[in-house]
Amino acid sequence: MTETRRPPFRETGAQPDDHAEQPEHDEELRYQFPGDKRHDVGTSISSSAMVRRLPELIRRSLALAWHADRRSTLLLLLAQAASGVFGALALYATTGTLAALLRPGPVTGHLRAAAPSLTLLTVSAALRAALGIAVTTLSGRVGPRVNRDADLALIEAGCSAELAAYDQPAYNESWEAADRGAATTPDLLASAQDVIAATVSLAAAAGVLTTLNPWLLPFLLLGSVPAGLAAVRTARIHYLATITTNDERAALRIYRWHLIDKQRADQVRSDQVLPFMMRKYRAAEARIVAVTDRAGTEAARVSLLAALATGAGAALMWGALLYLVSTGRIGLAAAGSATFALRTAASSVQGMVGNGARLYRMGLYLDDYFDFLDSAGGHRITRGEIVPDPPGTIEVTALTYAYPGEQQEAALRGIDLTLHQGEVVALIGQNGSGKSTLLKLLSGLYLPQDGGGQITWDGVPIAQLEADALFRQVARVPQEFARWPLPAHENVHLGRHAGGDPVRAVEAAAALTGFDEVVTRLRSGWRTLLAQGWQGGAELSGGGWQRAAVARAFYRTARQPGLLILDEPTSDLDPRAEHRILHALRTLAPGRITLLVTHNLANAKLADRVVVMDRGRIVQTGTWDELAGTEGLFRELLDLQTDRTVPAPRTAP
Ligand SMILES: Nc1ncnc2c1ncn2[C@@H]1O[C@H](COP(=O)(O)OP(=O)(O)OP(=O)(O)O)[C@@H](O)[C@H]1O
Repeated sequence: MTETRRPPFRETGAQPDDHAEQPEHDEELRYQFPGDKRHDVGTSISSSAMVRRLPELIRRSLALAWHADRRSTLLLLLAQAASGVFGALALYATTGTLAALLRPGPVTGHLRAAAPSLTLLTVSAALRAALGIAVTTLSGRVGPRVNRDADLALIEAGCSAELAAYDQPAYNESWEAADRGAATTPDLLASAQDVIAATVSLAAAAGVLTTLNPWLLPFLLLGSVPAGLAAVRTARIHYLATITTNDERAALRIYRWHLIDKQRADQVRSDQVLPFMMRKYRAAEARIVAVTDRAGTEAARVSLLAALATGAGAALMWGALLYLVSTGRIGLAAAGSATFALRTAASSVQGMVGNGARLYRMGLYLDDYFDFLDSAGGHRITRGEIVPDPPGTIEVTALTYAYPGEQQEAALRGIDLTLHQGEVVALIGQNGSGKSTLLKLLSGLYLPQDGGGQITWDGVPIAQLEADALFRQVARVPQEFARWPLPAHENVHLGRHAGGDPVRAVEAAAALTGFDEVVTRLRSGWRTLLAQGWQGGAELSGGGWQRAAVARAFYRTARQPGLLILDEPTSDLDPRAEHRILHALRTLAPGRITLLVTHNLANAKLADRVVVMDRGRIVQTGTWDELAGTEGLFRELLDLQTDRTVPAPRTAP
């Protein structure tokens, strides 16, 4: 029987095969998180919700501004209030001026009578203009400071989340939303100010209208209701469009980053990946454009209806004014003033409603921001308060750890292991066998999951240790270490000083790894900026960076970290550098627990004990010699590493 084989994969965007039990299209970047709360928020946007929320949002915006720059915020509020007062005075002066000009009698007498009102009008207008400049200048001071504070608070909150949060799609999504919220804070303040200014101006206009004829007041509503409803409706349309395209916009950012980031720039070129990635980029962009176009059309339709309704309201208003004048219920001068007041009121209402809706919409993002700050996206590190000493014994019991996601099998399964101070333990295993995951758990970066066994440091469960104090006891060289865009010496000490002479301490750590030799070749020695592409910056070789990373961990041991963890610390090093580091590692071993992950099995010889892992389990433990002399995975891997016999070349035909 011949079997029709399906292609193993197909291009993104292709339709699923009808015969397939599961969709066969490639998976794409998606935040899958249950219960999309933002969609509910979007659909609950309404005029009454907006009116209820505005005072709270204005209070929050002013609180942010107050926190960022008290003096400027106070001056800003005073300038705005004074501007409103002068606006009201100008309106009253307009009424006085018109009344004086339109009364019967000779024109020269009119002008004389109008002079005080005209003077008040001119002075008020001039002061208002000056205050407008002050408001702009002060906003220019406060806005960026608010943004800076929001940014710093967000970074702090992000860094205080558990590492495991990064494995959760919902966390990444809430970070994106909070980031957007932080970016809106300066606009939020501007909108809050505009709402305040429009309210003050509206109050002035309403005051003038009341003194002229109270029957004119209801006409204010005619201009505002349709515009208000439309503004809320469009806020809802745009918010829903934004959250619908969250995934695509996140994907665009990630594609963009991969395409322009220096780390991959060589591969983007040599692998000629640009056209392929651009197709994906354009497909995601097209989906965003389609949604935003639809939203734009719908919003335009709503705005058009509102404009028609507002026009009809305006016609009604002017008709009513004509009626009041023609029936003698209001004088000509008062009608002229009412026209000014109504125009001022109409633009104030529009400003209030438009900015109110904008503020409300931004407030939704601000909620995301504050939610994130409150709980670091629901993952704030909250552990015990016990401050650990360097651990004498670390005990791992029945440890099982599964990363989130249905497709993953548990990374660790039933691990039992005891580590003693002074011991060097090598972890060996094939790719994906769980070595790095175990190291992250041992160093407290991940915590054991509920029902997933436990890790204790001298009998204390690791979750009960105070997080900062725990991390102070750990010096690590991770598999993928950071290449900080900082001067060489800062790349080693990272702002933590070991006491004594900091330069000597950095140099001592560097001497253990050979990083000192790398530094002597740099133009400005220890002060050289390790960031190629920036002025004066230098780039290190892969091995140069790895020596820096190991020096960083060794430097931390000068402050006595009780746990030294090295995850493939010599993978980029030449034999001389590797030898030097392994030698140093042994000299640093007394007084601490040292764990070394390596794929070079010869390196494991320096360990007191070798632990072999396979698919999340420990399958062998013993000294190097014991394991090398026993049938098993270690021996098999050792044989493969030493076997360099190759198949005989094909003979020429
Ligand atoms: N952050 C993560 N989220 C989800 N799965 C992960 C994550 N990190 C690792 N895994 C998965 O957990 C398993 C163990 O990975 P781990 O990195 O611990 O293996 P390893 O033994 O260190 O591998 P290698 O020798 O390749 O470095 C693998 O199946 C891997 O795909």
